Amino acid sequence: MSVNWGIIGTGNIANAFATALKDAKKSKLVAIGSRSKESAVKFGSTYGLLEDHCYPSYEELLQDPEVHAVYICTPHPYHCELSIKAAKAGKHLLVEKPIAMNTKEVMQIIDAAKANNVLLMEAYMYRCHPQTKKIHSLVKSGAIGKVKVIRASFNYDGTSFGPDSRVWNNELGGGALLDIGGYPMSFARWIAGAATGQEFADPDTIQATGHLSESNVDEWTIANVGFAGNTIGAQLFTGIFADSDCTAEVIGTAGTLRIPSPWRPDVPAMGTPKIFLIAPGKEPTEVSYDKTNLSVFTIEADEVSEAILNGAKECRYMTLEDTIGQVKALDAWRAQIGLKYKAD
Ligand SMILES: NC(=O)C1=CN([C@@H]2O[C@H](COP(=O)(O)OP(=O)(O)OC[C@H]3O[C@@H](n4cnc5c(N)ncnc54)[C@H](OP(=O)(O)O)[C@@H]3O)[C@@H](O)[C@H]2O)C=CC1
Ligand SMILES: O=C1OC[C@@H](O)[C@H](O)[C@H]1O
Repeated sequence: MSVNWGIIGTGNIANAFATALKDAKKSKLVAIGSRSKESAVKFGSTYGLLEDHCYPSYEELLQDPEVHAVYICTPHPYHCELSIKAAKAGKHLLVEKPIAMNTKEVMQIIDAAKANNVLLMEAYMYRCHPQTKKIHSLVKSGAIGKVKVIRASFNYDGTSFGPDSRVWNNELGGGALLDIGGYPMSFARWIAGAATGQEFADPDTIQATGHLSESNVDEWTIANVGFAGNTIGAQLFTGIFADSDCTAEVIGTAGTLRIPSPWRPDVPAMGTPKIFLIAPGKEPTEVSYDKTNLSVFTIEADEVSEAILNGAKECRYMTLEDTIGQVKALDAWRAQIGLKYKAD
């Protein structure tokens, strides 16, 4: 049994997801929705879709009874309205990160998903990868003793996309924090959860600084975050001004986990997909885990499809409560650096 997927939007990540679905076991691409027939047909012909399943509007795709689940991958400000429409049309939902612009929007989406009895997941795909699962289980089992500090960063050179790209445009939800800063925050929240016997943890304190561009989006921002009564600290850094650090570290009383490629362990060109354990006074050793050649998007789609086939309404790697904690943390971080969007 497999789940039939439709994709909403034909941009960069839509192509990565459609490519990844070719290797999926429980997920099949059956339809594409675009704002234009031309780009829908172009996309559809690349991925072998029937022309009558290449829709010239997102709304028409939502009326296709063959589509069970949709992957929403437009710029972030459109996620909320489209997710609510899709839920009302009875489609299960995998919505790209950030699932919405702020807490108010996230609550509206969750209400719509619950009212229409459909699954909803915010697409933090790296959480589904075996590398991330291994890091989580190492922390949970006490392999590095008591966790004290988490450090995580995600950066890229957004200047190469040009000033008109969505990442520099406030109206399109631009800026580092919402595009990639959510990864370090979601990592810290998940690891602090594993360290304290919970699925995830929410910050007690967030102190942030950052710089806004002329186009009024954050070029870089850094946060110091306290968890579990300030017994665990996290230092999080994100920026879109240059290709720079994209790593994570979890530091405990009995050792450190060093992760050179936390976000795309499926792409060796983006960093070494290894976990290193460094015991005090010892050389780093590599920790083995179930290696796979599959794309993070293949793994994510099949995790979501399996949950749908099992009748679940959320996926364990990013539950609805986790998504609420995540958006509240990002709202609090944004408030500290004065970053505002139309939706606020
Ligand atoms: N998980 C991951 O690794 C990644 C996640 N993302 C997330 O996916 C989303 C999309 O990012 P990405 O694919 O890079 O974006 P792109 O700009 O490449 O594509 C976005 C698509 O959304 C549609 N769209 C609808 N309204 C607009 C609008 N006003 N302006 C521009 N496009 C619009 C367009 O499709 P059409 O014309 O067909 O309607 C467009 O192709 C973001 O929320 C981002 O955070 C992005 C990259 C990686
Ligand atoms: O989620 C993402 O990860 C990779 C980045 O290049 C992209 O802009 C972002 O949306």
